[in-house]
Amino acid sequence: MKHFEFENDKLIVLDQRKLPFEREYFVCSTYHDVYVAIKDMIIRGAPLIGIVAAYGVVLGFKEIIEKNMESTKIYEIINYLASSRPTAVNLFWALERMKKIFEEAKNLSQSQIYSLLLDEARKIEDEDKSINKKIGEHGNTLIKEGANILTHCNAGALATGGYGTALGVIREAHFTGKNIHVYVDETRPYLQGARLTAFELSEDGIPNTVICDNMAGYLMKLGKIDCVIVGADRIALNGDTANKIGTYSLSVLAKHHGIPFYIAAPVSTIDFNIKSGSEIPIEERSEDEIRFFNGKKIVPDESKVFNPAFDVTPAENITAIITEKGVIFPPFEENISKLKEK
Ligand SMILES: CSC[C@@H](O)[C@@H](O)C(=O)COP(=O)(O)O
Repeated sequence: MKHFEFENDKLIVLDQRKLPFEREYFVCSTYHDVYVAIKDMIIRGAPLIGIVAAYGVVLGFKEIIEKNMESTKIYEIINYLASSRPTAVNLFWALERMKKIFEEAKNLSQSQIYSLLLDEARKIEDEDKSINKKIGEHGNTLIKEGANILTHCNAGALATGGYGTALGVIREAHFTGKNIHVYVDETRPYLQGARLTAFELSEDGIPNTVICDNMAGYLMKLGKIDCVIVGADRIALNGDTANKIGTYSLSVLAKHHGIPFYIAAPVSTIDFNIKSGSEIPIEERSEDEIRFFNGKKIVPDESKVFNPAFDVTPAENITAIITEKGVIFPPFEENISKLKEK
C-alpha cells in the first residue's frame, strides 16, 4: 500500500511516527480522526497535510449526511480541521479549495455535494504528485554531476502526494545518473531526517549519510557540501520561508560558506496574503518531544524547555526557490508575485 489511501469512505494513512522499523496504518473513519492524524503528526509535511485535510472535509460531509445535519455544518468542520496545525499554509489552501467547491454546490443534493467534494480531494492529491515531478525536473537543472547535497527534515514522498519536493529534486538528480550523495540532518526533536528521509533515500538506493544537526557547519567547512535543498511550510511574498526548525541556522551557515541554499516547494506553499516571514505563525509543540528521547526522560525536571517546530529563513539567505512553474531567483518579491498570474 501507498503511504495514504482513501477508499470505501476511509482514509488509511501510514503512521509516520513508527517509521522506519514498523509499518502500521492509522484508519481515519471520521473527520475527527483526520484532525488527530494531523495534530499528532501521524502524517506530516505541508503538502500531505493539505491533501489529508481535504479528505477530512469529505469524511465530515459523510457524517453530515449520515446524521441528517444541515450541509452548512461543513463550515464548522473546516474550521476545526484548520485548527490542527498553524504553520503549513497548504492546510488552509486545501481547505479553502474544498470550501469553494461546497459553496458552488450548496444548492445541490447532499449526495451530489459529497461526490463533488470527493472529486476535489482526489484532484488535490493527483495534482500534487505531478507538481512534485515538475519541481524535481526544474530543480535538477541546478544540480551538478557528483554533487553532495545536504537536506533537513523530510520533504519527500512521505510529506507529499508522492515523489517529494526537496527529495523530488534529489530523486530526479539520482535517476538521471548524476551520482549524487545526500547528507541528511537527523532533525531533532522529531527526527524526520533520520527516520523518514534516510528511509526514503535508502529504499530508492540513493547514497546517503545521516549526521546530527550540529555537524552541518563542520561538513561545510570541510568542503563536503555543494548545496543545501530543503522544503517549505509557508513562503511569504518577499521570499522569507518557514520550514522545520534548524533550517534558518543552515541558511546562515550556507551563506557564510558561499554554498547555494535552495527551497523546493509547490506554489500552494506560497502565502500571497503575507508580505514577510514575520507574519507566519510558528507552531510550538509539546515539551515532551524534547524532554524524552525514545520514551526515556533525558532532561532534568527543573529545566525549562522550548520547542518551536519551525523557523523562518530570511529571503536574503535563499539562492533560489524551486517551484513547479520554474526556478525563482531574486528579486523574490517581484518574481513571486508573477507566479500568481502564471
Ligand atoms: C514537502 S514537506 C515541506 C515541509 O513541510 C517540511 O520540510 C517540514 O518542515 C515538515 O514539518 P513537519 O513538522 O514534519 O510537518
